[in-house]
Amino acid sequence: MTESMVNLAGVTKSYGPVAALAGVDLDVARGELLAVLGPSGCGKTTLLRCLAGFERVDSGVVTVAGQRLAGDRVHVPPHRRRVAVVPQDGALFPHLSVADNVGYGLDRAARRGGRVEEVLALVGLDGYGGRMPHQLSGGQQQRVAVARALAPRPPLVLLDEPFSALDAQLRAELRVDVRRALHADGATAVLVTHDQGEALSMADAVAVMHAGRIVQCGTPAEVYRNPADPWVAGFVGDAVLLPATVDADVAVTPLGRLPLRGPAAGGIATVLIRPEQLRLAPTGGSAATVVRQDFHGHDALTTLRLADGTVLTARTLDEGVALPAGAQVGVTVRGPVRAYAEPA
Ligand SMILES: Nc1ncnc2c1ncn2[C@@H]1O[C@H](COP(=O)(O)OP(=O)(O)OP(=O)(O)O)[C@@H](O)[C@H]1O
Repeated sequence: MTESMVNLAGVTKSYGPVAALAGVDLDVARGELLAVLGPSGCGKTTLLRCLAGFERVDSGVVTVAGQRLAGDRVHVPPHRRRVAVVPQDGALFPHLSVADNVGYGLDRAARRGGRVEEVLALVGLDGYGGRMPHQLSGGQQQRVAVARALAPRPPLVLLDEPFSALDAQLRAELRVDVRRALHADGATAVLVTHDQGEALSMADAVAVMHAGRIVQCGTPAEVYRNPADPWVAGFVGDAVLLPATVDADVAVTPLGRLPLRGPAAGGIATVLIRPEQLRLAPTGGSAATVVRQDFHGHDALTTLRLADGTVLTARTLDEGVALPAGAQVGVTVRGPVRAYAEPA
């Protein structure tokens, strides 16, 4: 069994009438990068602040590396938690060099032992120690912030939307490099983000948060392929949700009889199809009319209307064939679909 490094049990935190955390249970294994993913206002920042110690929890227990940090009248203050935070804007000390920023939390022995150079190399900034923060790009500053967080080998690193100020290409580059640096150093980390792509591509595990609760926690593939409910399905990716009737291991839908992924209760249900599961061909399958096609470079999203009026979106690789509005196509579904029983 994997060893738990971070554990939250029944954590609540309210601001007046607003329950920002409405009973959060969460486990992060040693060496794991967990992303907390959720829409604006769901409580991500509050969760992070409770882990860092900037907020007191109302109830529940926070344990990191076997030490109770919060709960049952315990509140270990932030500076005694050894929990490192990488903020959105890096927040480097402007008057200190890169090396001094990174070495800030280290004792003299660790500095002399080459830890500063080691973590700078991990984040791809070998040889940058003598620069001042203003001589770095935004992306490099964030790399330094990650190196500074890693330097004292804290039991937990918190990353608060660390790439939100960067442009798309830089963000993609930093995701890969920061993930690699965290893993190479064996760090346990919690990344807070509202960006689905960021969570799915970077994290070992994704905790999806909604209205102060963790509604699903699993690997990126589990959360994407097998979302706990239609809301999660729509939040972690594009979702085609269709009405259906479940009959044994088949869902009867406007796109015909589709095999189910996993067991589902019989009766009225909603089925989830990912847009990339839909295949378009000149003929065959269910007849549909093209409403619109949005070109995205490597792929295209095609909005379709079925004969019964159902509207759905297919994601297709760009094969150089544009489908004009009004074109007739046949739609088939590749692979099994997930069904959610309608609440009685
Ligand atoms: N200091 C505060 N005082 C009052 N209400 C607060 C305070 N901090 C957060 N809240 C409320 O608690 C809820 C959760 O806020 P939180 O900032 O944790 O969400 P979030 O998921 O981080 O959102 P975002 O992605 O927009 O930063 C929101 O309804 C917010 O308005």
